[in-house]
Amino acid sequence: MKVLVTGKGGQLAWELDQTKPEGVELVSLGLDDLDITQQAAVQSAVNLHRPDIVINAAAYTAVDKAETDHTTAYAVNELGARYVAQACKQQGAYLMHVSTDFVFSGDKTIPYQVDEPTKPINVYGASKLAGDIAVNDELAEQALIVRTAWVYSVNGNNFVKTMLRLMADKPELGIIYDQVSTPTWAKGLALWLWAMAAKQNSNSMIKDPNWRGRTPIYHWTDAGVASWYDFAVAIQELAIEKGLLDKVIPIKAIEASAYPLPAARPSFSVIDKQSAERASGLNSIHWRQQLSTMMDQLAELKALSTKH
Ligand SMILES: NC(=O)C1=CN([C@@H]2O[C@H](COP(=O)(O)OP(=O)(O)OC[C@H]3O[C@@H](n4cnc5c(N)ncnc54)[C@H](OP(=O)(O)O)[C@@H]3O)[C@@H](O)[C@H]2O)C=CC1
Ligand SMILES: Cc1cn([C@H]2C[C@H](O)[C@@H](COP(=O)(O)OP(=O)(O)O[C@H]3O[C@@H](C)C(=O)[C@@H](O)[C@H]3O)O2)c(=O)[nH]c1=O
Repeated sequence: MKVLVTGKGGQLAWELDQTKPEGVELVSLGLDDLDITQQAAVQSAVNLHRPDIVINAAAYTAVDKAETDHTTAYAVNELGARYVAQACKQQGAYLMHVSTDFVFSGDKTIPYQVDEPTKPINVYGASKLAGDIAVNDELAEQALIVRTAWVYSVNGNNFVKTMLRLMADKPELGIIYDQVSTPTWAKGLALWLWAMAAKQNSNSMIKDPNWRGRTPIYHWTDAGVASWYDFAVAIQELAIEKGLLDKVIPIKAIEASAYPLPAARPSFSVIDKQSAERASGLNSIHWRQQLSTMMDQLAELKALSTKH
């Protein structure tokens, strides 16, 4: 099976590379190799590599910047997704497209189901939703969309690394407690994508009749629920335990209104993973356990860098 991944250099693309199963020929292309906003370049890359499956892990993920850089956010997240989908259509490749919990408004208090109405409250979420619609328009059942949330990895920028930096530098932190979702280690999502790719390649993907004629949507995060505050507290506890931090600082639970940012974020965006677990045969692992394993990786990297 030959798989082409866009967005090399990003968190998910890196974990896809790290977890590549045996027998997969992987072509991973970064922004310098393939800018997905360039229609002809996307078409030529797909024609050149002739992948069985394309995983679109490229995205504009700067949530606050998107509020004032609407044009680039839509160019990458909507048009880019459409161009990738069109190239897949022409080549006969299957597309796995990655989307976000931020397509939801956050008005609920129980997990969002895959077919619930969307209502993004920021530009990033709206541009990602526009990309999901484009994928469905172009490819229908020749694609899947997986929504995830609060992604982190040892490679790339994310909340875990921001917290470790701030916890080392600041005397105390105020972290929002009234935004709730599920932190997700990009490695777990990569493994889910590989499991689904194997099913697609062996024609053993479960076809849910509810999605006939449409692109099926799955939700995948780690298990459990947390606020950013809970997440930060866990990061500090585990960092002390693993020698990534040497002092504890006070962490105050604050309301989102006390931490104004350009983009609004959903106050609740836990997503229901049941259909993704059934379809893949994988069970999600609790976010704190995943965080602990990821931080073991960070500790190993730190040990290596201090040795050299
Ligand atoms: N990070 C998160 O918390 C979440 C992410 N997601 C979704 O998961 C997917 C993967 O996200 P993640 O790995 O975290 O994101 P990253 O921001 O880590 O990676 C995205 C990559 O896409 C690249 N990119 C940006 N513009 C283009 C372009 N025009 N053409 C090609 N590549 C481009 C970026 O390059 P550069 O850095 O140079 O701009 C970056 O390397 C995305 O679809 C995202 O929307 C969903 C929920 C949560
Ligand atoms: C640094 C800091 C942040 N925060 C809050 C602000 C914000 O609501 C929250 C997380 O901030 P970030 O900017 O890291 O995360 P954010 O960019 O909002 O993360 C989102 O990214 C996109 C790509 C997604 O798709 C989402 O699922 C989600 O992961 O933490 C504090 O409360 N205190 C602090 O000191």
